[in-house]
Amino acid sequence: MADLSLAKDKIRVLLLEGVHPSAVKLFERHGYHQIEYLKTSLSDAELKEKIADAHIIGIRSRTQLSDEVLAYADKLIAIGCFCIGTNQVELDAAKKRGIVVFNAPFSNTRSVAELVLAEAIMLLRRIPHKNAMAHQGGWDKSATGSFEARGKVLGIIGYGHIGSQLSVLAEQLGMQVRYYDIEDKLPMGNAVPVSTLDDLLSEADIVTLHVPQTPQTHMMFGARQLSRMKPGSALINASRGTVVDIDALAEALKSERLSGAAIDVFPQEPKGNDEAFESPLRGLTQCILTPHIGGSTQEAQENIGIEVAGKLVRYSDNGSTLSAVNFPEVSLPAHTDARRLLHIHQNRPGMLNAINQVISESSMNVSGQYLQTDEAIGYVVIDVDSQDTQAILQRLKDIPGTIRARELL
Ligand SMILES: NC(=O)C1=CN([C@@H]2O[C@H](COP(=O)(O)OP(=O)(O)OC[C@H]3O[C@@H](n4cnc5c(N)ncnc54)[C@H](O)[C@@H]3O)[C@@H](O)[C@H]2O)C=CC1
Ligand SMILES: O=C(O)CCC(=O)C(=O)O
Repeated sequence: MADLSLAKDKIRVLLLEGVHPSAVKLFERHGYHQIEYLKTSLSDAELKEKIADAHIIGIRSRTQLSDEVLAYADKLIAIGCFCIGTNQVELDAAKKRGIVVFNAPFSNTRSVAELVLAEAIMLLRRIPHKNAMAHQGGWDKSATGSFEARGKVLGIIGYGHIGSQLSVLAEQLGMQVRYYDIEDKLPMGNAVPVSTLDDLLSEADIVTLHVPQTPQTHMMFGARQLSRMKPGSALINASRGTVVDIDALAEALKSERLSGAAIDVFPQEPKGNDEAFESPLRGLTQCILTPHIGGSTQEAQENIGIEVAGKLVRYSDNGSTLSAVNFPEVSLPAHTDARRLLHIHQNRPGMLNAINQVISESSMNVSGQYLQTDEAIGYVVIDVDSQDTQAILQRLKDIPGTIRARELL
């Protein structure tokens, strides 16, 4: 366990996968200048070496922060996922080590919804195939199998931020929206919830997936679900590559049961732009293949950079864990006239007593105390009026069950 009472100019920030420069600017504006910025993700070995020195790391969807990798992250206090999905991080392992994880839950929502709507229109008009033919010198000027979006049924699986945003856009185009979600969700506009996935599949002209990667969604869309789709309908997946059985989809496209597909995410994705992309879908011209760029627009990336870097800075400067995805949430006022001590511990009986015992035995006045717990950990923030906090911090660190204790400087 490496505990921290580091001055800001000693805090090292490692930013991977070409996160938007807006993140770098924000860190610098707040006095963080030890920033290593890399355009790509890293191999496991490189990641383990670099993460050992980092206090804060920023990643997108490629970097896998497993328990094994986090074991090297002795100094790490926070992880920023510059995206929506956080499945690439072992969240409980990070929590167990006292590492807070943040993401950007809706900065790229609109970008994904727009891409999916555009793909729905392209698929209804059979554009992928006509486009591929024209590139080969072919000329398929025929209306056969081409339809307007107006009046067609869009079936949305997962009616969260992206699904519901898409629902609004699709209705503006005159589509009829049906959705399936495991939770009760407020229907937007005239969208209609359906009670089973099969109901949705039997009605939809276009089916689109917007679920997170979870054990329940792993391969949730396979041969059986494909066989329940309307003949000639099309499938879009811009959620996660583990959700759809790609071999079964390739079969459904080859047999022409489906008229097309648009796939943005894959079970195996290249680590960088210089690695070859392999997939059974390659060469199937009725399938739009995109390299996981659903959220890759200038607007989304710039906003994500600002949002996630802002959360990391707030945590580092002030201790606030508001909107953390794996940690008890504490929103804290500024601590201009006080020293602030943070204590992260296993949630066992007697912890708060032990902390308060240490404080009460000191001569310090407490000007504020904040506590949040979940089933696994507790997070206590104590504002004190003393300049002499080092001995107290050491005693707090020594309390059995302490995961991390540090002072904000
Ligand atoms: N292709 C890309 O570049 C991007 C992909 N994504 C992916 O899209 C996913 C969805 O994003 P948001 O809409 O923001 O998430 P969200 O959390 O707002 O919505 C997800 C919805 O799926 C529902 N759901 C969960 N399990 C389900 C199941 N088994 N069956 C049906 N519904 C289920 C949830 O109840 C929730 O309503 C993200 O988790 C991420 O993996 C997000 C952004 C960009
Ligand atoms: O832009 C990225 O790197 C990943 C986008 C994504 O999949 C997400 O936001 O969950």
